[in-house]
Amino acid sequence: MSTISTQGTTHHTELAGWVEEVAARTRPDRVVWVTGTDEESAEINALLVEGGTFVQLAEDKKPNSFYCASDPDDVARVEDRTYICSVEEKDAGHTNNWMDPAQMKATLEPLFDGCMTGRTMYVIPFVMGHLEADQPMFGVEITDSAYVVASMRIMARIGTPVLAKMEELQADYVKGLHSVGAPLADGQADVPWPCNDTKYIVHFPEERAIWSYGSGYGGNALLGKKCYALRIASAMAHDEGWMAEHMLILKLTNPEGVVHYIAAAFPSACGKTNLAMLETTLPGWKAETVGDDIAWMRFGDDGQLYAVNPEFGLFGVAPGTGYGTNPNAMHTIERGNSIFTNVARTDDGDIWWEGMTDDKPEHLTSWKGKDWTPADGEAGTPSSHPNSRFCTPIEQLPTLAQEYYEPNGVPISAILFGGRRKTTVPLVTEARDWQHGTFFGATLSSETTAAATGAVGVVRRDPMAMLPFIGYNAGDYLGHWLDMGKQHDESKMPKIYLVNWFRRDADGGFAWPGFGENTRVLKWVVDRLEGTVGADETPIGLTPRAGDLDVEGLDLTDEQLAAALAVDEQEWRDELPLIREWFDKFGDALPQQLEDELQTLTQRLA
Ligand SMILES: Nc1nc2c(ncn2[C@@H]2O[C@H](COP(=O)(O)OP(=O)(O)OP(=O)(O)O)[C@@H](O)[C@H]2O)c(=O)[nH]1
Ligand SMILES: O=C([O-])CC(=O)C(=O)O
Ligand SMILES: [Mn+2]
Repeated sequence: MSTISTQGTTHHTELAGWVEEVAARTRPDRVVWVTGTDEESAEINALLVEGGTFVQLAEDKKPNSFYCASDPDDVARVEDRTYICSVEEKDAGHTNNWMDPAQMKATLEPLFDGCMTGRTMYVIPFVMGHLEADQPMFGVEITDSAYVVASMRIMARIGTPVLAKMEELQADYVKGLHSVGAPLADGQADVPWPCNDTKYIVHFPEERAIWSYGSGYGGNALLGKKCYALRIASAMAHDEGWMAEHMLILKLTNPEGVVHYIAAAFPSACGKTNLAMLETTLPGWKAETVGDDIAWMRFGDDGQLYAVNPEFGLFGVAPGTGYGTNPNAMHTIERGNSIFTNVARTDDGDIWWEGMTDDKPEHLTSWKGKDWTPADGEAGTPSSHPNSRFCTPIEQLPTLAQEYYEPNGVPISAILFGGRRKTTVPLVTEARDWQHGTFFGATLSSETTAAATGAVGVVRRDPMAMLPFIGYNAGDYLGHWLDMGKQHDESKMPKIYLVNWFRRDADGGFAWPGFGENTRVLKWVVDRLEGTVGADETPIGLTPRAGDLDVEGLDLTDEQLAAALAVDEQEWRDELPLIREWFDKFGDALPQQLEDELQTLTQRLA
């Protein structure tokens, strides 16, 4: 028996109507309007503990923090189940799955019919970016997952203050509908992680709407993040002349006190969170964090490109995050108020994952709930899923820059593109101009990671690290990048760089130490921006001159340094047919300027 009792309601007439409509279809037992208060959060966490979804961690280890294991088949974004349902198929382009919107709704409506029976339907008003922005970017997520509510509270600004502003403005907002797709029959017991084998992550870009079904995990279910802030926002940005990008935002201050803000696009699990909070290894250099995953960039009246981080939390890859590699992330989670999904638990009520500490605990409970000892690790069974995540408030980050709170964002002086490439792509290359830099982004390639389901370690093209996140035709997206350069004063546009922390040396190890030592690459970038160093012209772009990359004190052989920095022309000639093949997939949608760039590169390598 489902009796809908609406706790709280809204003076936003259109929203009230939508909530009623969704409740009538999904038939939850009750509707709760999420307020975002501490009391409410405590109640929701207690519910999750009671239901077995959360395990509370020891208060003296991680205060107000929770461990959670997902269903072992619901651990990452499902790119093959993700759709861009634009009205016209050509507007989704070759990189997206597409279905006619009416046909998709006809497919999904029966799945949503009664899908919340036996559950609570939560209505989460949220804003991506600042409530004080000139045009606040509102969203409402309706979900039947309390885990999603707890996570959204960390990742976005939510609740009563947002709703009040929406009501005052009778504002437009992005509609996000989410269900785990696991209705409960009368008396049926729930499971800790309800989900459905059938999954759909669907975007209707013209309607600015998201329908997500069957998964409770991260980017599939926290609809403010990849679904709104990248896929829907990229379509809005294309229409409105701004940019929604998969980029960290870093504030860098050199020893002379000169500040530069740098944005960087790396594919999922390729180092954004790490670079965003790096500990500099050069004296006098200071790094602070503005964002670690998403940048919304608009042109200021001064013609410069300004970036804001629309998020409120960090949803970081756990394995590999440790005191040695990313101490600032560790200090952030030590402050508590965090959710850890698919990591391992220690016997004293804390959590652990591969790479957190050099010493492995003697005994753990693995993410699958099994006893785990270092011998299991040696036998190839990690304690934590490779895409296990920490979800933690960004305000706890010790390196958070004051400018994070600036509603208009920070002026970007450089954009880095990077991926995981064992070969070919050198440590750092500067683009000759915006168009050449757009070519860097358009041809960006990386080995796949555990952040999405499917094979790991396969090289694929990932334009601007946005392959899974472009909410429209990828050719039009690249055209939009070129337009941004053409429509604005190029001298004020950010300079663009291609980087690769993941090249291997002859022994198969990483040629470059990475992490904090990436400061040295950033220093070269800043020196270039400041005009204090030159560069070598190579067929692929501008690279550091011998001696200009500061490697003092690095434990690096000359061979390793050469392996990291070298432009191997034969490797690049081998790359040309792969770029050709990639460009051919765009058909007519590929901008001519990128063809021109490929021609130029081919000639330079001849
Ligand atoms: N070798 C090497 N590994 C790195 C470096 N930076 C990050 N990593 C590793 O790459 C993995 C992913 O890094 P993250 O910083 O979490 O990647 P991300 O881009 O934020 O990933 P998403 O949150 O999925 O978008 C972690 O296991 C890191 O330890 C680096 O400079 N060198
Ligand atoms: O979206 C997710 O689930 C996690 C994430 O940040 C990514 O994959 O880039
Ligand atoms: Mn990250």
